[in-house]
Amino acid sequence: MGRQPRHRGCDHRGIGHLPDHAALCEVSRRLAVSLTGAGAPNIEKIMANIPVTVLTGFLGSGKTTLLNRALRDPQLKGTVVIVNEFGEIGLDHELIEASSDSVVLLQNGCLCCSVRGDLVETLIDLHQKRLKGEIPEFDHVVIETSGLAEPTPVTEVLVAAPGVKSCFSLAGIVTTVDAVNGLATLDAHEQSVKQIALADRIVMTKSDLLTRPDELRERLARLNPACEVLDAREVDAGALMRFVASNRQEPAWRVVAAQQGERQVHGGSSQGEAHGHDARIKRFTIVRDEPWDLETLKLLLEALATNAGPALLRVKGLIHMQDSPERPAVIHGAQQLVHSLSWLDRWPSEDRRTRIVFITMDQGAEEIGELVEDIERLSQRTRAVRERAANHTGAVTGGANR
Ligand SMILES: Nc1nc2c(ncn2[C@@H]2O[C@H](COP(=O)(O)OP(=O)(O)OP(=O)(O)O)[C@@H](O)[C@H]2O)c(=O)[nH]1
Repeated sequence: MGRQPRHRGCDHRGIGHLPDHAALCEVSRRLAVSLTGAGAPNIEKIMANIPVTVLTGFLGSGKTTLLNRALRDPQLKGTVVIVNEFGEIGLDHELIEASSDSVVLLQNGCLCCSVRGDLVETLIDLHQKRLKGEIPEFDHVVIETSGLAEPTPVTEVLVAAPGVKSCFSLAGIVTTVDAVNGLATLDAHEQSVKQIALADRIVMTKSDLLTRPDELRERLARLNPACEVLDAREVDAGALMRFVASNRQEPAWRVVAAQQGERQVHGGSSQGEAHGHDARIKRFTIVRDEPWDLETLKLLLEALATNAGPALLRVKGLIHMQDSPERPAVIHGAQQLVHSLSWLDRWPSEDRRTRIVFITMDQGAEEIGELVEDIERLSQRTRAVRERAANHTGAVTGGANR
């Protein structure tokens, strides 16, 4: 079969050279005109290929932090964020600093497996709503994957899924890697190796906490020799999110996508191999309606610091505090790091419950649930003792003053 000539407006690389693809595009363009009765500007909108940046990196490696920095750049005002979380409930959509109508949460599973169909639907839905003017105009999408996602199935959706590949194009993959946990993560979690190997840009975070991450840098260079490793402190986050990978040699994901295209042409699966996550990985959430006092939070942070290590893959939480009802406290931890407490300026949504998400290796919900209950009981008892002591002191001083 002869190679088909390229035509303007479609990039055939990596998806196989289907003989009638150019003709199909022309038919679809005409169909769009007849369906919408639209003039030239709308046709441009219909035929536009919206660039998509995939932001990946292991659990807690700093994806949301980098994205928030990028979203402050006015150049990203037309960006829609699709965020996927592996946690039992999602918190990232609350922590991403963008208006709620430009953030879509895909939860209850991982983009690379159980919610991959949701990603296809979400992208198609966004495109249709954009055409109908039902959502604000956007010209760029960032997909923040869950920390446990393998990037390949996500890139396959973008380059091969019908209804997606004609409207969106993969601009590039940005991978964050945590300087402190990075080496241990690469040793223990295969997804992390794939996230690095497929990256167009690697951003090393938390090097402010580790002065010489030389060994990690060497490892990254071996896994992805063509990719520059940037320091999160120095990077222009906005420009990074908008870059297009074609400005360097053949990106690794394009090679993988090309193989995927070959498989399609030869009658193979269009969705890649299904895979599951390590069965030892558990996820669960602690939810509380009643606000906590400082004592409880302090005890929790101490317990997390004591238990920090490879089994604590991720903890993150929004905490409703008695002393600060309008400003929730935010806790973060990943493996051996428990980060300092921070505070949001306001509640990001109507939901003001305390929610703490755990992702662990082998540690069950019951164990951690009991630990949190013990902490709550201990803090209640401490409070009661303090109140009794204060009343007693008050009574003694009152008596002495009489
Ligand atoms: N010191 C330091 N902390 C960082 C840096 N980047 C991120 N963090 C902290 O790391 C914690 C986790 O950061 P996130 O941005 O939520 O990580 P994530 O990759 O989005 O996490 P998941 O989506 O849960 O996988 C937060 O407490 C951040 O403040 C950094 O460069 N230096």
